[in-house]
Amino acid sequence: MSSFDITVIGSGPGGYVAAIRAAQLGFKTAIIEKYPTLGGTCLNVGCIPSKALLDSSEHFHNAAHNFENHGIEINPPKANLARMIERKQEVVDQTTGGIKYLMDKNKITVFEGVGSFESATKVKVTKNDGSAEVIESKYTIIATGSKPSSLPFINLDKERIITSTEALKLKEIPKHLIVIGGGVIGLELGSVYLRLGSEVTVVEYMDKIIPGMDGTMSKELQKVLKKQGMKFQLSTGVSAVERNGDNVKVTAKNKKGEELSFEGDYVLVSVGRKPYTEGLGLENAGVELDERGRVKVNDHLQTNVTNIYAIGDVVQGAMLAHKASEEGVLVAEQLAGQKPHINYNLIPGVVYTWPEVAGVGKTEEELKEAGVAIKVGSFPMRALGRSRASGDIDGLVKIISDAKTDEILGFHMIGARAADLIHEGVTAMEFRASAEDLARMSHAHPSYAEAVKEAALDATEKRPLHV
Ligand SMILES: NC(=O)c1ccc[n+]([C@@H]2O[C@H](COP(=O)([O-])OP(=O)(O)OC[C@H]3O[C@@H](n4cnc5c(N)ncnc54)[C@H](O)[C@@H]3O)[C@@H](O)[C@H]2O)c1
Repeated sequence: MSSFDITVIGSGPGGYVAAIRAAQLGFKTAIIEKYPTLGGTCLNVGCIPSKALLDSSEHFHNAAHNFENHGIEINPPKANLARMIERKQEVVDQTTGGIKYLMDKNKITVFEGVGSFESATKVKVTKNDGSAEVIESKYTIIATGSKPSSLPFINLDKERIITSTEALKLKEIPKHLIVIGGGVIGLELGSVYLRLGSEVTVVEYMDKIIPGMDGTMSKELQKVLKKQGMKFQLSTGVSAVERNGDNVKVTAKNKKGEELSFEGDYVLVSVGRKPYTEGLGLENAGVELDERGRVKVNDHLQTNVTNIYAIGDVVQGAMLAHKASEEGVLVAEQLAGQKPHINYNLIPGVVYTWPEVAGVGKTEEELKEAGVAIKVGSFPMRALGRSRASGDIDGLVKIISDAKTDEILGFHMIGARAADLIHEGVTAMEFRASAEDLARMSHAHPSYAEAVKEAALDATEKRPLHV
């Protein structure tokens, strides 16, 4: 029987990063993955392929709508969805191949098959052909991630009534895509098809889209997406989804109790994801789940079984790839006797619509609810020369600081390249900067980042320079 110091189950951004860090620290490390390619949901059917399609559809949208204004005249462009999907797969293949390379480079043993506990120290790997092998491991890290959740009355046929996985490989551009759930997945994949010419209707249960983010961001994003043609039905809960041949019908009820119905040719169900623990044999090791089906862990990400840890989407907290990676590093370093720390308050969240939305720290709603006295500063992207030059004038930066100390407590933005610019906020907050600190730092001109300096000036002393 082969034996290891650390075995990781699942090779997503949580699992593969945990394995690399463990190997770097000198542990004899194995990773078990049930699919033939490494990388988990994020690399295969999540973050990476969705960004590839978002980028392709954005190019198409710009060619169709914005080139002319820049003085570029072309015949009406044609979207070749098959090529977009093929290119997406090339990106995925390169990226997952890169993880295989990293496993080899770090001398991590990769097992292909389903990992399940036989006991707290023995894990069985069952291959696709049914053959099995048991390995012994001093420590095991569960990194099995999550899978799309649905609503009890929905029959996901994966052809017309689909999840994000199928939305990444459609054979045609929908005429009318109905999106259930105005969260991250619904708006990102809804944007892909909106830009390619689909009619897109988002039905959202709450009274705002991206409900977890700062309220100003959800309002602004809704305004911009509406301008792009996306339709929204907020405060509306879906009660039935039917398929009739190539057509689908979604029935829903709004807050006033009125019944509404939407007809289209595809329905994307994007109402969240749930932890994936099936077939793991947790009962054989005695690992407990919490009331929401997540693997229960303490502050050290240790389960109730002392040599078994769990990270990423399968435990509590934001279902984000980078959060999972940080947790993978933390567990490996702890096992090596180090004292790592994760600042969960500073894990940025990003929505890859155009413009992008990003946030870190607390939202204005959270701070008000907690009774914290705050100052709020903001600055519109349209006031920047850089934005006017590129034509990306939508959006704003919003900085929230403590009314007394001026420490930045929340940093939110919607605008061009927000996914990258958000890290100015992450860095500032990690070093507990004040809004004035940011306001007094030189920001290159012309750049989108100038909106950060201006929003900080607005937060700290209500004296932005360019509005
Ligand atoms: N860019 C990113 O970081 C990124 C991208 C994709 C997914 N993810 C993560 O994946 C997870 C899943 O994404 P998601 O978009 O499916 O979930 P989500 O939680 O972001 O959004 C789900 C939405 O569905 C709504 N909803 C729930 N039940 C409903 C009903 N019956 N009718 C209408 N609306 C309903 C919710 O109110 C919510 O707004 C999230 O945790 C997300 O953070 C992140």
